[in-house]
Amino acid sequence: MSTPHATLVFMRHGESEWNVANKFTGWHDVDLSSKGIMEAKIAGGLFKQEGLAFDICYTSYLKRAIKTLHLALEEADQMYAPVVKSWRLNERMYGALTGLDKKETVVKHGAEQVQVWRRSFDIPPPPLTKDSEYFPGNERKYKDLKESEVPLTECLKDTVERVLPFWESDIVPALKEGKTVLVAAHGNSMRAILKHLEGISEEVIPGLEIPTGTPLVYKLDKDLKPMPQEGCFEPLTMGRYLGDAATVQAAAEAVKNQTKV
Ligand SMILES: O=C(O)[C@@H](CO)OP(=O)(O)O
Repeated sequence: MSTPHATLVFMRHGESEWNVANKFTGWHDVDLSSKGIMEAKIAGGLFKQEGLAFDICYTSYLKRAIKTLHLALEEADQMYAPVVKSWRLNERMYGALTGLDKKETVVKHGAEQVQVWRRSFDIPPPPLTKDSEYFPGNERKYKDLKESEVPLTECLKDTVERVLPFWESDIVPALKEGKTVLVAAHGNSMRAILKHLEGISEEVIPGLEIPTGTPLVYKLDKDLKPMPQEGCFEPLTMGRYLGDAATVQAAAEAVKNQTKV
């Protein structure tokens, strides 16, 4: 097999306080839980074990991803690695569902409706109103965004349209240079990039659940096409999670079951 041109590693943030509370989170800026801190450190240990040395890292404007990145880099003794932050890597905006308990929302609206809001490709949840405590438009960290760029709600299709310009402008050029790149992001912003990278269809993407704090490694050829690797989990066919396979699978299953009543 030919040698990879570049290495791309994704890492969803470690468990957050609202993952523990089982609330829809989106752009709300919650901290890591103590388990999330541990997951981030374990991810850093896996980087070391795997011999991954990062040339550049990308993360969102949300502290659960930023802290996960810092903790993992600290554990891997790579805190010198340059970090670029972009709001475009933020989690999908969850609209009026932000702050609601996932199971209570199922009881109120039914499992089918909530699954559509959570995982359909092109049907967004109801929008936030600008007077909501969760409206991000008044937060200083988004002051450079145009009004039209501050979402009131997003489906995965909207997230793809917001994430891909950053993928093309920043991440792709680094990969073309053959760099080893780390992207510390969120379940749905990762889903947006992975859909594009692996060419996953709109029908299949709802079945992709991403465990917290678990590195996912891609080897790319010169055309930035993912190269086949052993040990991929369906529906991913090219990306390989680091760590114990049974633990990774159980963690992905737990994300799926967050709305089971
Ligand atoms: O609440 C959220 O923002 C996301 C990720 O935690 O949840 P879900 O997996 O339900 O899309």
